[in-house]
Amino acid sequence: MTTPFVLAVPSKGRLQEQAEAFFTHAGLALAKPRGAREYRGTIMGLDNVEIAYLSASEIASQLARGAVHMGVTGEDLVRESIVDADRRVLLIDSLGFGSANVVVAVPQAWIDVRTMADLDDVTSGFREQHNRRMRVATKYINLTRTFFATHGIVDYRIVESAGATEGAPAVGTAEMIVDITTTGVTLAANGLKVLDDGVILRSQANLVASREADWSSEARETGRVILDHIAARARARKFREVRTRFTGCNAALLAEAQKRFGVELPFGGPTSSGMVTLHCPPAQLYGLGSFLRDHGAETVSVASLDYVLGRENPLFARLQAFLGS
Ligand SMILES: Nc1ncnc2c1ncn2[C@@H]1O[C@H](COP(=O)(O)OP(=O)(O)OP(=O)(O)O)[C@@H](O)[C@H]1O
Ligand SMILES: O=P(O)(O)OC[C@H]1O[C@H](OP(=O)(O)OP(=O)(O)O)[C@H](O)[C@@H]1O
Ligand SMILES: [Mg+2]
Repeated sequence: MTTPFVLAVPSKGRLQEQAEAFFTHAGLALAKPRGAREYRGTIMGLDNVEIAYLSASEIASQLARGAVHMGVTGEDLVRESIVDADRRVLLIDSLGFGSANVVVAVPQAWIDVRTMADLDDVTSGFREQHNRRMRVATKYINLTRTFFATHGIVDYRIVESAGATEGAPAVGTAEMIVDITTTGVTLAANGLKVLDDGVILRSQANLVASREADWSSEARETGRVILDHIAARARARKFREVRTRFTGCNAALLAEAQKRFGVELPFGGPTSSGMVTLHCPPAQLYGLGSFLRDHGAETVSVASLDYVLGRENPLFARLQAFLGS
């Protein structure tokens, strides 16, 4: 038997539920043959695929090592834990969930410190005054080092923090922090504020591919099928299907609709009787419907799409370009 294609899916935490829903919506039903506590699974109807249920941070490191072909994890974890990430992994697509910002936050009481430049001044002053460097509590050590370096800040020391990082300034183990925030509630509850230019990374969950994995021709073909499902779903979500028929519906009118509303004509048209099927971005639906009625349409129907299978698969094209042939 050939070695399986391994797809890593978060097994717990912030990303688990939405990652599973993401695959289900793409028509890839994940199954755990031996029950909920099993950490290996399959995709129904797809042979030779193994699902590896892992924590989001473990997925980032397995992608770096090539132990899994593809996985879902946060961009923050990819950028923090993989040196030279853009060479070793490909962020195939962002998935629209798991959003969080990695930020530099300081006590609200530091009213004169609003920017990284202000922070640079106080870190230098602090060192002269206290004869030690300011401490930054974080688990994002690499992201912090790179970001502080680009702002020319050198007078600081990192204190590694495994959890409850926001509490560090209050308990006196650090002066400031770098951590992830979504709503800002935890920062506010701990009397901290984000610096104006202190957003290091806007992260969200991504579908990521590993360069180092065993990309046999079978593995590439499995990757193509998985990405084909995902691309079909992604394209369906970007559009609604609009149908109408009226005699005044002609090529010139549809060309104007394409220009004004960003519609696509998946099947060409209109037919000789003026029948047409359009794909329209959701935000433009009312405008398009009004436009078509103004030009003679009696009825315009709008329906949502589950999948749109195109000949092109932009996601797989990206993967192929990354892996080379
Ligand atoms: N409010 C949030 N707090 C923390 N992480 C978040 C938040 N929103 C989204 N995420 C994302 O979730 C991912 C981390 O998830 P989680 O903490 O469950 O995984 P983990 O760090 O691998 O697990 P653990 O911390 O238990 O080892 C990161 O990519 C992070 O960006
Ligand atoms: O901006 P907010 O919406 O308040 O969210 C941010 C907080 O959520 C996360 O902690 P989590 O609850 O996951 O605990 P952890 O420290 O164990 O990861 C993160 O580490 C922050 O502390
Ligand atoms: Mg966590």
